[in-house]
Amino acid sequence: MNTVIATRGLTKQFKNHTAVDSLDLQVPQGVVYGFLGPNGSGKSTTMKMLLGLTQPTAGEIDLFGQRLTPTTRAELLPSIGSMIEAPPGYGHLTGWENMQIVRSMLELAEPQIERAFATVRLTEHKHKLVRNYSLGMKQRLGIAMALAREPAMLVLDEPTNGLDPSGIEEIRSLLVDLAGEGITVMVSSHLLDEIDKMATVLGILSSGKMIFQGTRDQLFQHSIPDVVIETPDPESAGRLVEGATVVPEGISLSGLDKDKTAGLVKYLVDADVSIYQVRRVQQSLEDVFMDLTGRSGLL
Ligand SMILES: Nc1ncnc2c1ncn2[C@@H]1O[C@H](COP(=O)(O)OP(=O)(O)OP(=O)(O)O)[C@@H](O)[C@H]1O
Repeated sequence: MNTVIATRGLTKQFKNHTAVDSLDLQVPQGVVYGFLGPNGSGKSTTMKMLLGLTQPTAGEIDLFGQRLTPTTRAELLPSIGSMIEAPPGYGHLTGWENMQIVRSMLELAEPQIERAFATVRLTEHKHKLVRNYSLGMKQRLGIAMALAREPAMLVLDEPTNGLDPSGIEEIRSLLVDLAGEGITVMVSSHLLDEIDKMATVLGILSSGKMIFQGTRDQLFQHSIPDVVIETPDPESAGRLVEGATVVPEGISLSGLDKDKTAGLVKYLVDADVSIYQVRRVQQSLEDVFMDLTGRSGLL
């Protein structure tokens, strides 16, 4: 699979604060890449560097296999459509009038505009004033503006922010469809749930550092499912085992590998604790994140 965005040691320093810290991003072609991290973790700053809107303090950016430099930017950046921060668009103009501004700035043809409206399912609302659009429609207009030039890649900063569940679902299915057509979509969010349902590849930022990058399955491989030991007297078993959580059917422990589990079972049997059953509990993605971030509940 080709890599559309590759960075090495990408860093942005604001005075003595490192907002983005030695990032090695790998965004494969034709996927939805979910760029996840809490507010302030450096997602917007990273995206701005990828789009040439902010100069990196250090590091390199390759777009479509070519180094982004002052010389190559005019050639590379038109292949990326973007929406960073609030959706664009003048409220006192209609969607169509807003798109005409984009059309003339980028010297696009009218059919490209019509296709972009159709893709985001705004054709029937294109003659409404943007100030009368719902937030979801404004976001979709922003995506249409980014799509009008028919880019190979879309970079969208929190496009589902503030939307209700049906608005989120609309954007989600739109982005998944676009990736199905071969457009690479990099989308940021601070909400795990929103990203999980649309992204094939995840990049997770915490305090400017990438703490995980890969597929959902690879993320699950990072986790060790909790062990539940069923016993008739959970309270007594809980007192014997440091770090155990007492649950109705027994005790539960996190992060125990096979050997530690075997050792614990032996210890409990030697201590005359009756064991009815030992089982692993499938973790949710939320639990895996908690493990990854040291249970600090970052997301
Ligand atoms: N122009 C700037 N000058 C100084 N500090 C900045 C500037 N832009 C961003 N920062 C700081 O860099 C850090 C990362 O901010 P950034 O906006 O990239 O995070 P984010 O993950 O996109 O969060 P959010 O979702 O809240 O936008 C924050 O601590 C922010 O305060």
